[in-house]
Amino acid sequence: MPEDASAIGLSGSAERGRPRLSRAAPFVVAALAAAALWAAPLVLDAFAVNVLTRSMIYATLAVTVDLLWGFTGILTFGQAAFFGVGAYATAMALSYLGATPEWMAVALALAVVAPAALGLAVGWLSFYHRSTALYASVISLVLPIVVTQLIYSGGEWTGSSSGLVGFEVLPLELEGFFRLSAFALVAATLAAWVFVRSDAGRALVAVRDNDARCAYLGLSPKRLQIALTAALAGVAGLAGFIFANASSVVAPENAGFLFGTELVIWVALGGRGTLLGPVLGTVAIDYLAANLSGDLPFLWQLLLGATFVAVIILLPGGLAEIARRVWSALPIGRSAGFTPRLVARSSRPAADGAGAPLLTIEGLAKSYGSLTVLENIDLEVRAGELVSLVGPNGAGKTTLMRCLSDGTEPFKGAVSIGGVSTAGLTPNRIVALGVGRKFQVASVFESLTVADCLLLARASHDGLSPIGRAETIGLPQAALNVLRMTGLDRMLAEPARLLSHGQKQALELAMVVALEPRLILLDEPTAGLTKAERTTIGAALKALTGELGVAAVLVEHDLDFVREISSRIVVLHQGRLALDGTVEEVVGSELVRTIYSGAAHG
Ligand SMILES: Nc1ncnc2c1ncn2[C@@H]1O[C@H](COP(=O)(O)OP(=O)(O)OP(=O)(O)O)[C@@H](O)[C@H]1O
Repeated sequence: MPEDASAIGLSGSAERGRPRLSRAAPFVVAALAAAALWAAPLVLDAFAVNVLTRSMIYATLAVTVDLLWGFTGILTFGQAAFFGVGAYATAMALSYLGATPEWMAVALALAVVAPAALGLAVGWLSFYHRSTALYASVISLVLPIVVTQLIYSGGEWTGSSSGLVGFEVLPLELEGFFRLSAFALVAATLAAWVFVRSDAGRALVAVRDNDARCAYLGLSPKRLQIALTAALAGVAGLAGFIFANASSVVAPENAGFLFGTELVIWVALGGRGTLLGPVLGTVAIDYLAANLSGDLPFLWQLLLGATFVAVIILLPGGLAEIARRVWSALPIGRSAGFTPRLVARSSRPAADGAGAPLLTIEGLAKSYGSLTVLENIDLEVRAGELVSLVGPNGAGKTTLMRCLSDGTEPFKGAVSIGGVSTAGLTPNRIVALGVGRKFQVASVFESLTVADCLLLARASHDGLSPIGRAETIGLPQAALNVLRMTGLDRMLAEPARLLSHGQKQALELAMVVALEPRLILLDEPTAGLTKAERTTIGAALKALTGELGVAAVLVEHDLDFVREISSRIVVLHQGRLALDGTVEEVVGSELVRTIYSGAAHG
């Protein structure tokens, strides 16, 4: 939390005074939906009650798919497998142990814990360091196939291809199961709604947008993805528990690849990333399928396929797009989103262990196959120093920055920050050592607002609430200065994708400074900026190093800029440190002149 929350109140709430959707609204809507669903069996016939019970269980699953795919960008076909594991755990426990209240509790626990444990393993396999989103999707494709094969191979334990049937279930009537399914759906949707609108919900979108930037803000996207996979596998298992009880039959198709794909289609048709879209889409399609598939068994599939193609082409946002357009046309729908205020927080001094080098590089060498990019680099940077790294294109400057900020990058030699070796440390763990990195191409979260990008930048210090939104974001004065100098403090509600190139560069710099790093690595922070913007960034960097004692390594081509702000200049040429000296020594040297005139060889 900000230590000095009252110091200044840079207001980002440009929308202050405009109507804001009441925080109680989702709870009121959920209560109304629950009441309506409670009463629904009184007017629906038995067929509708039966089918809608199943549809609502599937819709609960669709919510989990939407959280993974719509919000976090993980396209998954695997939720069916977790659902199947939950359903089978329930059916097997009830078949072989009995349905007394104690065994029912055991069945419920197994139905949640078994898929969650499997989800943990699958999440770990899918999101290990350096895995890609495609890899995770392929694993999620394979998972239902593996689970289905295990069911087939289970003999009489799993009922093989016939499944399990006739086991004792919860003592509820048709209406009771309808209400239980409705309660689970409303509760899951409400919990998901609260979560995605919370501060922690911003992290899901941040991972989807730019997981590398998350890691370089000290967050662990992999841990978040694994935790989410495990938690939502548990929810899918819970849906499986209700399904097994409500239908008193489980079959291999309940865990199958086809069902996993159907879930993805329902979410896409409903509108991924909207929660309500997938819920309504799933209920509508499953209910229609139950009504039409008997009379039109083949035509129904064709109709569904044609609708899917039409929606993808005409309504990329799914059916929820229509609701969104209607909603935003209403006065209440135009209410602005919430934007936290910026406040100053007193920073801890960055300079510690004065005199000892903060960054030490010894004998660093790096090759890509037969191409040697860096050779025998030795360098020390102390607190308060601003060391500029110059050299022609391809000299290896960005590669060196990568080696400094990612200990899992394969290279020879040693790098230590404040005396701690970075060998084997992932970027987020190097951030925890006090290192902030700004990339050559501005790396921000395009779908988030300026305020939310800054909120994420503070997450490793201040945490993120999973249920609400912080009223304020406490930033160190240096970060506030960057925002104020570039006018970003008046654009907090603006989505980052709408910012100009220079504003994105400044936002990324403010995010990195918000980490309160001891060492800041900056790769061409002024590339493509106007003269005025360059001056602003230069002043901010000088204040950071000169006043706060932050150490900085700056990669830069603009020698005038370098001359103005550096305390030392290091020249990298063909992968070697060619020169290391004061500004006067280096700028006046013959070597620099020849390198920059392109005359140096060998
Ligand atoms: N992932 C990679 N695989 C293979 N070669 C690479 C890779 N990354 C960089 N290189 C090569 O390493 C050399 C150094 O690249 P690097 O980007 O570090 O140079 P630089 O000094 O930062 O250049 P610039 O000023 O243009 O950004 C170049 O020859 C480049 O082609």
